[in-house]
Amino acid sequence: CDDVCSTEGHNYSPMGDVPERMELFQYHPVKIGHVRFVEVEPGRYVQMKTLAMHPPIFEIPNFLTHGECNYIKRVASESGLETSKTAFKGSLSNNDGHSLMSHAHVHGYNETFWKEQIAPCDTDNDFLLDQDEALRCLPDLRRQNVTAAMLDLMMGDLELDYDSDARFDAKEMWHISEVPGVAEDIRQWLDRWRREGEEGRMVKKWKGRTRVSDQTWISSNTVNGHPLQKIQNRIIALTRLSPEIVQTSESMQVVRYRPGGHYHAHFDSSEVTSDLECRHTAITFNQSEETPFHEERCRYCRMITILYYLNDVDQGGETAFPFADMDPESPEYERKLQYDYTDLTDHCHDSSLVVKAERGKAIMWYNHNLDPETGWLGTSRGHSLHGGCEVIRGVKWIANNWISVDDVYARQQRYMDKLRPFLRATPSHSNLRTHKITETTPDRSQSVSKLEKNTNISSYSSRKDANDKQEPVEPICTPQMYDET
Ligand SMILES: O=C(O)CCC(=O)C(=O)O
Ligand SMILES: [Fe+2]
Repeated sequence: CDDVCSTEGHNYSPMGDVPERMELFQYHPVKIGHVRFVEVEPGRYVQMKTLAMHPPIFEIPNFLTHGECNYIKRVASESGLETSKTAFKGSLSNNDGHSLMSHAHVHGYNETFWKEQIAPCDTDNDFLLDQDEALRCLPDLRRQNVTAAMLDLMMGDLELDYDSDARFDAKEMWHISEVPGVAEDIRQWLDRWRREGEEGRMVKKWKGRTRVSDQTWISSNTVNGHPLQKIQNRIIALTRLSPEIVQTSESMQVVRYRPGGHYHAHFDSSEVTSDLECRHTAITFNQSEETPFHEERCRYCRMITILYYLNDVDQGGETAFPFADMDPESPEYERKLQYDYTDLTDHCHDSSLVVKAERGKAIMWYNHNLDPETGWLGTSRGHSLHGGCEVIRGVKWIANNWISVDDVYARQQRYMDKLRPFLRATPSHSNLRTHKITETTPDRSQSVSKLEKNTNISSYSSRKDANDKQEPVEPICTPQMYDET
């Protein structure tokens, strides 16, 4: 086997010979509007409301305090956020948007351009222009008082730096100087800069790009009582999973979108298949010089997504689930297949569930079913397709925690055995058997914005009707679903 993530040569039995079997848990959503109060710290309850049944999506206002939101944004900013290089929509084998761009932008370029127009600005003769050198060749920008630092930011925002080396090569200079439309983008960028300063900076919309955002990963250090550890304890209590599963999941991802930023609809977790291994367990064991880690040959095994909104967004930036609760047999579903429903710059508000970004709120959903036979991670939930709508005004900050579980039980177990010595002790109140959950009848508060276009599920009350027709709900996920009140 020469790839970390191909499974050839690995022979795991789905159920190893284990002394005590780990268990997974999923809340039953019960019905839309159903509310639970979950004790996430001694005496501190959060409200968890069902927003959708398929997949189960829950909304938890004030899961994070304002201080925690600020803390996460600060740590992420200090660690430095990187611009997303997620693929272009519709690109064929292209995993890297930049390479696609480079084909587009070279069209029309010719070699004399460098010699005649750019080489004179290349004072150190390295065939690359830094920002000061580039400004020498861009008299229009100089006249508008663009500084080297501004040009640096602009080249990131407008995606003028295709190879992300923070320097301009000949083709990049050609693109800036000659390609129709770029001058207009630059003009708009400067307008915005002058009006709104750095926060309002314009990000090129690249509608065709799957994701326009900056992100980074942050993790807690070992100091007890670290803010991220407190949040992790709350996740343990909220998800009712073992502390070990939560602690061995990915660290927190922090994402910032500027105006124009978005993340077209996608799945956070991959289809379960025996051809590829889960990234999180594969990376821990199989990597060596002979078996390099091939990201693209792994799959994501993320049972749960917990997404936190770290600020209120002035306009736009909702999280949309185009197919939540939609009946695949319905005409609305059929209609949705006729257009590019993944494009959340154009079709955000055609989605059947749209969640507003509100500081401190978390939403949690299940990307997979539990296998009815084994109770372990099962098939992926097709309705969990989702994404971030375009930010129209303001900046949107979110963070993600993904709870990773390998569908091959023995592989998850081996992974946790390896990491166990590094795990911290968690307070007993995080333990799923001791914390309290109370349930109430559905309320009718309006935290979900329901959308009218192209769907007859047009309001919260018509959702209620849909609810009323549902079969009486039995707990089907795990036996301990309703064992507390
Ligand atoms: O920004 C959002 O609302 C969604 C983000 C998302 O889906 C992700 O980061 O995977
Ligand atoms: Fe996502």
